[in-house]
Amino acid sequence: MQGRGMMRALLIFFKPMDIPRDIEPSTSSVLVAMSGGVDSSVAAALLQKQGFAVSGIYMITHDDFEQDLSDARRVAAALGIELEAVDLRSTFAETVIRYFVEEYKNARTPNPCVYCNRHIKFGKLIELARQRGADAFATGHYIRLRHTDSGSEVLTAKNTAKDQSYILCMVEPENLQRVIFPVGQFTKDRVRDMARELKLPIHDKADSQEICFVPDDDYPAMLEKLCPELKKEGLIVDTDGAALGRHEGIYKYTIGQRRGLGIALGEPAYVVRLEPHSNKVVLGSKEDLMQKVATVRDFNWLLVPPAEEFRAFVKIRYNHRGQWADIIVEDKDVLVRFEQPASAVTPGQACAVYLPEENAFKLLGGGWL
Ligand SMILES: Nc1ncnc2c1ncn2[C@@H]1O[C@H](COP(=O)(O)OP(=O)(O)OP(=O)(O)O)[C@@H](O)[C@H]1O
Repeated sequence: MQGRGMMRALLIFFKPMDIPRDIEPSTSSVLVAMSGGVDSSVAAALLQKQGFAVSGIYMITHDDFEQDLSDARRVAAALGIELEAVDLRSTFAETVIRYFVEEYKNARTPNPCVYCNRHIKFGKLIELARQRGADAFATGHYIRLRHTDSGSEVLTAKNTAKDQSYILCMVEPENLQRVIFPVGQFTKDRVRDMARELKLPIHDKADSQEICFVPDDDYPAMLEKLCPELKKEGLIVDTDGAALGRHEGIYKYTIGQRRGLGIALGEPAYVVRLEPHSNKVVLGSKEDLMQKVATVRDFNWLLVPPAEEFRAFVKIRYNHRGQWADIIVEDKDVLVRFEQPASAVTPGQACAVYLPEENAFKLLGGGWL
């Protein structure tokens, strides 16, 4: 045990609800998705302290991986655990990156993390964990999971500013049954303190960048390389169709965007629509961005909905603070009727639906806008 801070952390750690019900740490193994970052390194260390037989897996998803893999290796060596590196570059390119490019081709704004979490982290990696015979699978996400007899319930993180529950809204529910999120009930500061107390070699490593496979967060540059035909000049128009200027490709724009439009209209102008067929970017006012209703397609239910119509809290993008809405279940889709008009409902983003709980929200599922 490394000091009193660590002892304190462990005392409040792992209330019984956090571990799948049939798992006894001292006789169970867990495979931890280790990125070489602070969160998953602390997750691995905490599971080890809890008595699990821990091993790590690092997935290579793109070419710039050497530093992170080397960090993950250093952490594994410090903890005395095995670390396997799996090369998933071709799988990742055929799923996540393909989806990413296709969405831009259709003038939509994708969320590759939501897609990756369904297909790769809580898809492919879960499959590998099963193949390796692990009893459980863990990551360093800031999410809480409550395992009950009737299923696994995703709850927002204790630290709401860091909460990552949104990115699980499309995951297949059965793939959460054997999952543990060891840092979901801590703040990032606390996790960093633990990394320091545990003398993990990455304790002062910076947080990861926005989209892991996009160099320097410059997604237009990446799209131009992967799909040069996206670079197609067209018109920027107002909501009446009057020409205001020209653009170099609609993939550079997203709904609600205000900066970088290169057009002065005297009053604030926002991108309110992207038209793939006419290749037009439509600008309008803040009011033009407001929407009362949205259809969410191919809804993925993590839990059974409480009724065919119910009131819920919804998030329409990762950083959305959320708002109340009526939810109407319609076969595979869901109709969302916002209590207050929602701003910048963006095709391609995920809409996550939550029910309130004491001091948290419970994720019911999500679908694509
Ligand atoms: N290349 C990778 N290999 C294995 N697991 C990964 C990889 N990238 C991310 N993960 C897993 O997904 C989790 C969330 O990833 P995200 O990119 O949001 O990282 P983060 O919050 O910066 O976490 P960390 O500090 O662990 O990097 C990580 O904590 C880790 O468990």
